[in-house]
Amino acid sequence: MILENGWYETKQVQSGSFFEDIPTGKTKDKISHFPKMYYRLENGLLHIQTEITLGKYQDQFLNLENKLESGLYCELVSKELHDSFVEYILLYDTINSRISIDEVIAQNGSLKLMDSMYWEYDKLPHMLIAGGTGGGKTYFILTLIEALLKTDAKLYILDPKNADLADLATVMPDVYYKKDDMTACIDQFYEDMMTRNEEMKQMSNYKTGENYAYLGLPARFLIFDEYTSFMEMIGKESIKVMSKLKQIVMLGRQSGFFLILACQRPDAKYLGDGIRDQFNFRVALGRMSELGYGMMFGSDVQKQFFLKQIKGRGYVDKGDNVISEFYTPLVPKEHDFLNEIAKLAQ
Ligand SMILES: Nc1ncnc2c1ncn2[C@@H]1O[C@H](COP(=O)(O)OP(=O)(O)OP(=O)(O)O)[C@@H](O)[C@H]1O
Repeated sequence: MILENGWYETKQVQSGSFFEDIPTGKTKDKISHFPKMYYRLENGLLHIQTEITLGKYQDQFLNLENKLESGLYCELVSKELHDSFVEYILLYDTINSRISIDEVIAQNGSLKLMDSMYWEYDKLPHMLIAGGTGGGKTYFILTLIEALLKTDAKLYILDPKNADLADLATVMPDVYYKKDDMTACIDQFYEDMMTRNEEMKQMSNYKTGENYAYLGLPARFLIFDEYTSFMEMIGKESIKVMSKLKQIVMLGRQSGFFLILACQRPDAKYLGDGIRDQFNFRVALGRMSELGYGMMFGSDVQKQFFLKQIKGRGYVDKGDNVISEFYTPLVPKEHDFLNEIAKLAQ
């Protein structure tokens, strides 16, 4: 890559002749500086380190991610600037890191979603999921519900289209699909969060900076599917709902009130005003427009997005501003969500 791009420095030197004391008058290029680049493989990750020397090609070495990703068919996991070098950490063969639904485990405020990839909801709360029809959004949400039900968390589910998630009403409590029930649930969730925020401060073991888990309180998740459709449906009332949701995403972390919001298309109208940025974990599944990716990850991202016809495949930003390829946990054909969730909800 360095040679192909000519990212090295040369100087002109006299070319030697057979008789060393007779100058030929001819010159040739001699490499005067060749940048150091090291790589190593560790735990399935490729670490590439490039020295930064304040030289002519510093900008190129500081922005290698696109070249490395497309050239090596890898996914950037992180990029760190160290003293005098930059380190790119890449995951190759991402699909090999896909796990199956039985490996999805939530513990200590963290949910395993791929090999070496977690949603650390205690530290980086709130998840935003977008995905076109057939992208695997419903399967992913059901997977999250199943995993979270294995913890002591309490879940509230909203499905305004009265579709797959609403079916869960037959096997678990707090599943709503009617407008008034949904808005009442959001209001209650918000009130409960505010009450817990107050009550936590009165607890004898309360310590500034410590969260709900430290105090032994269970987490609560509000799982809201088809969010933008709902907001469109309720017209002017959407302003009130949005303001409640904004409070939840801004204040919910410490008290353990988390929002998982899903929609087909992320819409600036309902995710603007700083709300989007409060969702630390963002997943885009299946086919999505450039505008959609811009809405999910920021319009200024340099990432190139590709479509692969694999169910449950997409991109994720897990809260560190690095966008990488993502595969939702694999669900075997014989898996019966309703049955499994019924057993867990009992
Ligand atoms: N993680 C997965 N493992 C196995 N199969 C999957 C997975 N995700 C999706 N599929 C397959 O793709 C199909 C569509 O997925 P899903 O219903 O989740 O899509 P969707 O994005 O919610 O679409 P819609 O909005 O139309 O419901 C599923 O019926 C299933 O066959």
